[in-house]
Amino acid sequence: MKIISANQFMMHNRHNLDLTQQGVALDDTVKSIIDKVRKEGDNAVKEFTELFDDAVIDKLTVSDSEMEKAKNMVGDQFVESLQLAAKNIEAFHRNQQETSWFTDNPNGITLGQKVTPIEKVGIYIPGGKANYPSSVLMNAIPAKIAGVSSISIATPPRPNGSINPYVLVAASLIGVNRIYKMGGAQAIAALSYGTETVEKVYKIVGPGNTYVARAKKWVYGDVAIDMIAGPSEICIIADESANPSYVAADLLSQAEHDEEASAICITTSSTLANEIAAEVTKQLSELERREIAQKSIQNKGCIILADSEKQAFDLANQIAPEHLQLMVSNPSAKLSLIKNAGAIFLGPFSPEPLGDYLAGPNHTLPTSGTAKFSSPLGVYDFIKRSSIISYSKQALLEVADTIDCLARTEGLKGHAMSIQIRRDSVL
Ligand SMILES: NC(=O)c1ccc[n+]([C@@H]2O[C@H](COP(=O)([O-])OP(=O)(O)OC[C@H]3O[C@@H](n4cnc5c(N)ncnc54)[C@H](O)[C@@H]3O)[C@@H](O)[C@H]2O)c1
Ligand SMILES: N[C@H](CO)Cc1c[nH]c[nH+]1
Ligand SMILES: [Zn+2]
Repeated sequence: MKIISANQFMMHNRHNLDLTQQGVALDDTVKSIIDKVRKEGDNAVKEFTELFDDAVIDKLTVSDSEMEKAKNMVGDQFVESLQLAAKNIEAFHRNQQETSWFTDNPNGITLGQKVTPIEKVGIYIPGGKANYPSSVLMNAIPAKIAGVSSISIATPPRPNGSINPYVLVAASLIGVNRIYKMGGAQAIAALSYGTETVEKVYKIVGPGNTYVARAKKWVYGDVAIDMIAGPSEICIIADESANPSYVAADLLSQAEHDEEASAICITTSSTLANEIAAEVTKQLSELERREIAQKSIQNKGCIILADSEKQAFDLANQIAPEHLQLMVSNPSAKLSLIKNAGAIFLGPFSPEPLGDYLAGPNHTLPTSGTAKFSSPLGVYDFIKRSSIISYSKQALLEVADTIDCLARTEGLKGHAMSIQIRRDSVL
């Protein structure tokens, strides 16, 4: 793992941003997939599934018998682990519930905000390089708490045309309405526009690789999306108190997701930097997903040597990572220095995988610097708000001249008339 200075990192990043070629090619691929699915529906989805997932699919939906079969394939320990994770995730997300509110003033005016769940939601569950039953919980539980009545899951099939049984069991535990065997940009297009088999949804949530993330960006506006939750990222700020083997293991935990994943450590200690680099090399040889992690570390991984603690935190805020771990002494005292991060993990015994699976907060988090303006997935992503306005006749008459004045100033006589006609009819 290379050790670079903060300046080198900044230069490298600027250089990368200029390399738009790769982005243009990705956009072209994703747009052409979306267009074909819009035009040709199920046939296009099946064609892309054969091309990218190597799977020939007869029916796009998972049948009841496939669901039953899956239940017999998973062990009790997995189901119990899932249940405990679900319990923690539910408890955390219940705190995010939002209710309608109304003012009821004696002067004849009631104002309010009515909260309504989004009716139809599509959840993308990744399935290219790994399978993510944990993502089923993270996405479907907040949707259920919000009261979404129709939940569709899309996830890519395996080459034999089946869906990973652990994903199916997780979906069954939470209770989703349907599961489609489709992944990538074609799944996002099908959920956005509908096909003969796939029901169009109003919002798409969930993480995925660059094709999925880019497709969500393209369909935004025709449907809502939660955020850009692309390839995983971890950034660790470590000081001399950090255990280098813990830091290395946590970096590798995210590097193993995807060649495009990023794993960055920032430290002011060159001794620690060298120890972490050595640990990464040592641990990589033990990792089953060695090749992916290695590529990810080559592509987007590094240890940054900062000149000062302030520079370390400024850099982390600039990166705005999906996950930020503080492996420093008294980490809670440093919380106020962080402005941008999807999730913040404090201290040596709060490693990122704890958040991926069990602690309770959501693991669907903003990536690619979007933590500067986006939040973790939550119950709030599955609701919408409508404003409520109710005036009595008397209350309206009292403000009629004011509205009339403002409407005429804007040159909108129809607006003025709507008020005037009521005032005139009671005078
Ligand atoms: N941010 C989060 O909350 C979060 C959570 C879990 C996973 N992740 C990330 O999700 C991603 C999962 O990626 P994955 O690949 O395992 O599964 P995925 O399901 O996201 O992607 C697989 C799909 O990508 C499409 N695809 C692959 N190669 C293609 C090509 N050359 N052209 C067009 N389409 C192509 C295929 O349709 C395939 O079905 C990882 O990057 C992981 O880091 C993020
Ligand atoms: N770290 C991923 C989010 O970036 C979530 C995940 C699921 N399973 C394992 N990890
Ligand atoms: Zn992870």
